[in-house]
Amino acid sequence: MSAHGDPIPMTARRSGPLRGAAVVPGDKSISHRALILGALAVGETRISGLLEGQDVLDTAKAMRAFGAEVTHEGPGDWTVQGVGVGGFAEPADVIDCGNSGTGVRLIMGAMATSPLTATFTGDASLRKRPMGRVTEPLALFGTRAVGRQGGRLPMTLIGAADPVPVRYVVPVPSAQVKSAVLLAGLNAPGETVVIEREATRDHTERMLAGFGATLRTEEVPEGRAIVLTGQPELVPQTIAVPRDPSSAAFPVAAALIVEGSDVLVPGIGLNPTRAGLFATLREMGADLVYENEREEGGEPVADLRARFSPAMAGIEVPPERAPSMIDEYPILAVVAAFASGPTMMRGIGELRVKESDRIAAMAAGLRACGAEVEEGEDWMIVHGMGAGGLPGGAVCATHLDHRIAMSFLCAGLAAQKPVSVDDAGPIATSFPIFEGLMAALGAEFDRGDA
Ligand SMILES: O=C(O)C1=C[C@@H](OP(=O)(O)O)[C@@H](O)[C@H](O)C1
Ligand SMILES: C=C(OP(=O)(O)O)C(=O)O
Repeated sequence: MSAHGDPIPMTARRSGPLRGAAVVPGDKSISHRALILGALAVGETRISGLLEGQDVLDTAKAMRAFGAEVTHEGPGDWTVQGVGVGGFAEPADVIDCGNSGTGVRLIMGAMATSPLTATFTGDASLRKRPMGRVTEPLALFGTRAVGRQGGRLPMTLIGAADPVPVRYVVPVPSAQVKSAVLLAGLNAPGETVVIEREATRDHTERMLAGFGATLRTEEVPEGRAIVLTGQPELVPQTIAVPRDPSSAAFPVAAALIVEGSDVLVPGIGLNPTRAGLFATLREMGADLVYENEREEGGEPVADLRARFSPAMAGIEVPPERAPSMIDEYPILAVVAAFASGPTMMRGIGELRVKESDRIAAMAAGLRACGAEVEEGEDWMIVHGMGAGGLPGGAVCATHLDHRIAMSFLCAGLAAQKPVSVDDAGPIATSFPIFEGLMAALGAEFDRGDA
């Protein structure tokens, strides 16, 4: 089933060269944060280039439910009239975050230190995902949470009326957990300290500083500490959201595996905590060039140029790189199937708790397409079959996971026989223009099974 309706089966066929420019939408992580921080500032935040995917639209709706005025001014252009730190109102109804782990976990953090109660739910995928990783640190502030067994949604949070600041070492590499604790720390007095052992995406820290919060980072024995001073008055901002590297990954990967392709993907955010896939692809021998490197809105940006790369070879992806490409392993697994030799991916246990168990979903689909895949609890090896070598000819289950759907549709563009997905509906959560954008490059997609 699609997130918001009947399943949409879709098929990709071996295509001629992909050519042209692929202008992908705004960054999903930054879009969520722009709405949430805008809601916590005093006055009007203006956002351009906001991702209008379902995940972000659900966060916009949630911010309205907590009392902020959120207005769609035109394509990508939004304004938020914030209510200030500690200014959230109690929502009158259940907050439905749809398919979005980022949305629900960050919003839980943002309300956790205000004296109000909110109940959260989501779609069948989100209701399977663990929320204890967020409610455990929030309990240290004094927040209470009651959910289904295993810390699953639906879940009610009773915000702390007299929050205390917290020192917390994040036990799993997770920007969502780090961000939830920082957002909760905003309305606690004194200094809240979040320590991460492995660096994860740092958009929350960068944007909090941009909104005028006082925070600093320090090296401590456990890792990198972020020290936030609570109860600031956040100053509204004008935010231009950079284009999403996690969406860019799909046209880039498709260009690398489809014979004769040459695709430009302009204006992509290349924050080092997000750009791990592109480094990995280059190590595999991809013809992937950064053009026109520049800085926009405090983030490094470049135009990516990807050309067909028939001589890519499998590598061992350094496990310490995982946080900077965590959402890109599904599409990397597809590229690996078209490289020569094995690609080893280790330290990727977090993939098992995303929108689907992404190790299992990729292994099952690639095997159905004729590739040899080995997997363990936190690793996967894809044995590549070289350019054009993947047989294809399968229908792959996407399990309400946009990245699984897009990955197998890209595989079908270069496989010998068509590749179908059982439901392309969830693609609308992060990359609503995927089908049209890829078709404009020359991708052959049809609605329905092969
Ligand atoms: O903070 C964020 O915006 C995100 C963090 C990551 O999740 P985890 O924090 O669970 O690793 C990532 O997978 C997700 O797509 C977006
Ligand atoms: C994991 C993802 O998102 P989220 O956790 O926000 O659902 C993703 O977009 O790949």
